[in-house]
Order: sequence, then structure tokens, then C-alpha cells
Amino acid sequence: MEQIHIDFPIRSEIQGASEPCVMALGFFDGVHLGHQEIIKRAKAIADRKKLKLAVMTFFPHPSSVIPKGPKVTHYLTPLPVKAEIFEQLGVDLMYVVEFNEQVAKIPHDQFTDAYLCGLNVQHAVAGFDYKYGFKGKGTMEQLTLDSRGRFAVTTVSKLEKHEQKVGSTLLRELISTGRVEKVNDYLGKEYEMVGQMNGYGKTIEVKIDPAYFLPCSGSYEVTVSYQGFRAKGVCEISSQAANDQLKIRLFHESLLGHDEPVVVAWNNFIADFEMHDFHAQANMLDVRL
Ligand SMILES: Cc1cc2nc3c(=O)[nH]c(=O)nc-3n(C[C@H](O)[C@H](O)[C@H](O)COP(=O)(O)O)c2cc1C
Ligand SMILES: Nc1ncnc2c1ncn2[C@@H]1O[C@H](COP(=O)(O)OP(=O)(O)OP(=O)(O)O)[C@@H](O)[C@H]1O
Repeated sequence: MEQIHIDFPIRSEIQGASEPCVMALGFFDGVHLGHQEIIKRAKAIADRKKLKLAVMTFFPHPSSVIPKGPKVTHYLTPLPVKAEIFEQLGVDLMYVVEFNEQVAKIPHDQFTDAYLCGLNVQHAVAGFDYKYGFKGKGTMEQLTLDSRGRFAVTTVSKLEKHEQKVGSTLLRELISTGRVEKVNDYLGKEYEMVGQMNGYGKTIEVKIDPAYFLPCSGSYEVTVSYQGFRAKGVCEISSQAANDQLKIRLFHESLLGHDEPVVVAWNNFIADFEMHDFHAQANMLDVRL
């Protein structure tokens, strides 16, 4: 998979070198089941039309620039992890548009001309609620109008589970309140972090990308996977803990050494000792699950 970074203004050399493609559009944090559906649909079209499969994502999250709602500064899938998942899903080209104040101000029709037609998009695929362009005025209906017949548009309908939209916001809500065991329903797997393991024996440290979105403070049952081996343990997140280091106590001695690549899966919330007799999940009673 080729990764192409796009600054503002988009360079004509990038546009000139672009190959005809089917483009999936969205931020795609977590690459959850809804996102996977978008990419699968785009891949089926790309295979049928014999075109490259491209994804256009943004970095950082638009909320860090647009003055509305909470800012997303930490990610379920930091950019390199997202890239790896896209590659596994068969994506050929990953366009990463640097999102800044200037990009936020691009009107929807100009975005279509410069970033979609300009990048040789033959078919655009996105979800029912995709928004693009200044003030989010570009909707999927608008995208068909803005395309002016230059490319086809496929809108993927809402994927729901337990009567809720499968979404990155919902996943962040679950994780930030310790409900890691609910994540599987929406992500299609447990919440995972990739990292480098250090330490022998029963106490290990896993160095992770500080951009990861951490669960709320508490002790969690985790599974550490490496080279086909799996080890269970407990990871404690506390308000004082470093955001790039997970301290894990394994139930059995590990044979690993330094800088081994591992995956940490968040299985279950156990307890939050910092909150004493309060349960961290108590303030999530309003989430219907
Ligand atoms: C080029 C471009 C410019 C955008 N500018 C804005 C903007 O000025 N204001 C806005 O609310 N959304 C803008 N958006 C849409 C946001 O990316 C985002 O989809 C929107 O805020 C809705 O986010 P939500 O689905 O998380 O609520 C823009 C999107 C693109 C691709
Ligand atoms: N449940 C879903 N059903 C169908 N399409 C979806 C679903 N979730 C996301 N999409 C689509 O996937 C693409 C990427 O989604 P994006 O990351 O922008 O939003 P999201 O996951 O819904 O996050 P949020 O919860 O913050 O709105 C967009 O085209 C969006 O419309």
C-alpha cells in the first residue's frame, strides 16, 4: 500500500500522478465494523471496475481544528496502526490529508474538484452521514450533485448494533468508562494496542504510541500476544501513569526480552482502586447496552 501525505494546497504533481481509483471517505478511527463495511463495498467496486482501491483520511481529527463539540486528540487507531489495517483490507492507496484551518475552510464543491476529481476518483464510497467541506455543508446528496457526472457515488446505509450506530464516538465512550468488554460488538474484535515489550518474568512494560486512547483508570484483565503465544495478566491504568507505557503483571512468567513486538488486548474491567468503593462504570448508566 502506498501512503500519500497531502498538505495545503494540494500539489498539482500529486494530482497529475494519481491513478484512477475507487475512494472510500472518512476519518476511520478504530476501523470498526461500519468502516469495514465502507471499505469492503469500495473494494468490491474497485475489483469489478479494475481500479485501485483508495482511502482518504485526515490527520489530525477535524475536531481539533473545528470549534464545535469535544476535541479528539487520542485515537483508537493511531495513524500507523490505521495504515496497517487498511493494508490488510486490501487498500492500494492511502491519502492522508493534513487537516488544518485552511482545509476546514474549503467549500464542498472545491473539495470535490481538487481532492476527488483532482485525484482521479472514478467512484466515491462513504457512509450515510459523511460530511465534507466548509461547515460540513457537503452531504452524500450534495456529493452526487458536486460530482457533476464525473464520478459515481455509493452511499452505505447505517450499520447498527443494539439499536445504536456503530461509531467511533460510541467506542470512545465505552472505553473511556471502562466498558472494554462491550467493544467487540462494534469493532469485531477486542480493543487492542500494539507496542514493544520490555522485561522478563511476571512484570512487564509495553511501550505504546502515546496517541492511543487509553481506558479510564482502573485494573483490567488483558491478554498479551506475541509470536503466536498468549499470556494473561492485569494492567493498571492510574491517573499518574505515563501515557506511553503499560505496566502489566502476568499470571505466569514470560520468556520475552527487550523490544519484542506485542499486542495487548483489553479483555475486562476488574476494579478501580483509585475510586475506592465507587465503580468507574456507574456513570455510564445512560448508555443503552
Ligand atoms: C475539506 C473539509 C472541510 C470541512 N470543514 C468543516 C467545517 O468547517 N465545519 C464542520 O463542522 N465540519 C467540516 N468538515 C466536516 C468534518 O470533517 C466532520 O465530518 C463534521 O464536523 C461532522 O463530524 P461528526 O460526524 O464527527 O459530527 C469538513 C470536512 C472536510 C473534508
Ligand atoms: N455505522 C455506520 N454505518 C455506515 N457507515 C458508517 C458507520 N460509521 C461510520 N460510517 C462511515 O464511515 C466513514 C468514516 O466514518 P467516520 O470516521 O467519519 O465516523 P464515525 O465512525 O461514524 O465516527 P463518529 O462516531 O465520530 O461520527 C464515513 O463515510 C461514515 O459515514
